[in-house]
Amino acid sequence: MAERFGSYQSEIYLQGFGGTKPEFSTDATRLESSAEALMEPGPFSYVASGAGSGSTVRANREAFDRWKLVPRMLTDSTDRDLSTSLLGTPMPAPVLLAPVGVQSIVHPEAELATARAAAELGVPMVLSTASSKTIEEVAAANGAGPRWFQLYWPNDPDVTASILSRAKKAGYTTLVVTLDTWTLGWRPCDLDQAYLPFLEGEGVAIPFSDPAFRALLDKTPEEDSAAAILRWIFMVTGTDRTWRQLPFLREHWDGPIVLKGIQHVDDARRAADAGMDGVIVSNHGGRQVDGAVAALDVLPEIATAVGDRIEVLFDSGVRTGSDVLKALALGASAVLLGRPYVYGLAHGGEAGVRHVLRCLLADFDISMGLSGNRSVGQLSPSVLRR
Ligand SMILES: Cc1cc2nc3c(=O)[nH]c(=O)nc-3n(C[C@H](O)[C@H](O)[C@H](O)COP(=O)(O)O)c2cc1C
Ligand SMILES: O=C(O)C(=O)c1ccccc1
Repeated sequence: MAERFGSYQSEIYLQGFGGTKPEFSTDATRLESSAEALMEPGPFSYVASGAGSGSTVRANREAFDRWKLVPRMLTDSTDRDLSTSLLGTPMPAPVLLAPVGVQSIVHPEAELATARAAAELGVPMVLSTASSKTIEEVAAANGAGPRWFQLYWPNDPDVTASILSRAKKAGYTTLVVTLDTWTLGWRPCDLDQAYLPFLEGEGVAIPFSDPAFRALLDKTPEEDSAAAILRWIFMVTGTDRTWRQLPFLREHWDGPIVLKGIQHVDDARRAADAGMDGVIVSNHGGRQVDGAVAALDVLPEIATAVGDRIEVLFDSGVRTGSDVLKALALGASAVLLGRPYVYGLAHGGEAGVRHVLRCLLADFDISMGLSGNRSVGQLSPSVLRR
C-alpha cells in the first residue's frame, strides 16, 4: 500500500517535470478557493462556513498550527507502513471519510461518487443518515470497500431499528452516533441566504425510503415532501435521547458503536463506562457551537483518559498530511476528513474525491518519512513540540 501512495507521489512529480499541471490543486486551501468559484453561493457557504462568528472553525486550524513536528534524520524510514486496523476494519492508512449529508447539493452523483472513490483506495467511508442516496444504493457503489454508518438518532424506536437493520444488512460494519447535532447550530451564512440543504437536491433519501418512517406519514414523501421532511427533522432533533438510551442502540446493532462529537473528557469516560467501542473527538468542523474549544486541544486529555479502553478517533480541521501525523501523535488512532473531500466532489465527482484522498495520503506518507517515522504505531507526543 505504501507503494501505491509512493507511486502517486512520483506520478504528481513526474507530471510536474513534464510540465503537466494536475487537474485540480494538490492543496486543500486552494481547492476551497477554486470550489468557491465553481459552486453556487448557497451550497458553497453551507459547506464552508461554521456556526456564529466562525471562531471555532478558525480555532480548529490554529490549534494545528501551534504544534510543530521535530524531524529525525537517518532513521531508515524508507519503507513505511501506514496501514492500520480499527474496530475490525483494515485500513491502508489511518484516514476515513467523515459523514457529510446531502451531497447532491455539491454533485449529482453525490454519495455514490464518494463511495466509489473511497472503495478504490480502500479508505472507509462513513455514510450520513442525511445522505441524498439510500443506504443500499451507496453500499452497491461502495462494493467491496469498507463502510460505516452514521446515525442521526430518531426518537421513534421503530424507525431507528429499521434504519439500523437496513445498514447492517447492507454491509456497514461500525455505527457512528452523532450527538452534537440534536439541533442545527446558529449558522448566519445559511440563515442570511435562507439556505436549507435538505430542501435542495433529492432530499433525505434514507428516511424517505424507509418503510417504518413511511408508515407514520399521512401522505407519502412523493405526495408531500415538505411535510415528510418536517416530520423527519422533528424526529431527529430534541434532547430526549440520553445516556440511558444507549442500551437500545446496543440491542439493535451487533457491531462496534462509536460516539461522535465528544469534546469533554468526562463524556469520553462516560462513553467508555457505557460500553461504547470508541469516540470521535470532534466539534463538527466548527459548525455547531461557536466559541467551542478547538477539537485538537481536547484530544490529548481524552486520549490519555480513555485511549487504553476504547478507540479515540478525531476530526475537525484536518487539511494536510502533517495534520494527520499531529493528531495521531496526540493520541488519535485515526482521523476523519470532512470539507476537503467535499470540494473534491464539487470539482470532479468521483475523480475529484479520489484526487483529494490520494494527495492527502501521499502528503501523509512523505511527511511520515521525512520526519523519520516508519509506522503509525510508533507516533507519540515526543515527535511534536508546542
Ligand atoms: C457540509 C457538511 C455536512 C455534514 N454533515 C454531517 C452529517 O450528516 N453527519 C455528521 O455526523 N456530521 C456531518 N458533518 C460533520 C463532519 O462529519 C465532520 O465532523 C466535519 O466536517 C470535520 O471537520 P472538517 O470539515 O474541518 O474536516 C458535516 C460537515 C459538513 C462540512
Ligand atoms: O450541516 C451539518 O453539519 C449536518 O450535520 C447536517 C445535518 C442535517 C442534514 C445535513 C447535514
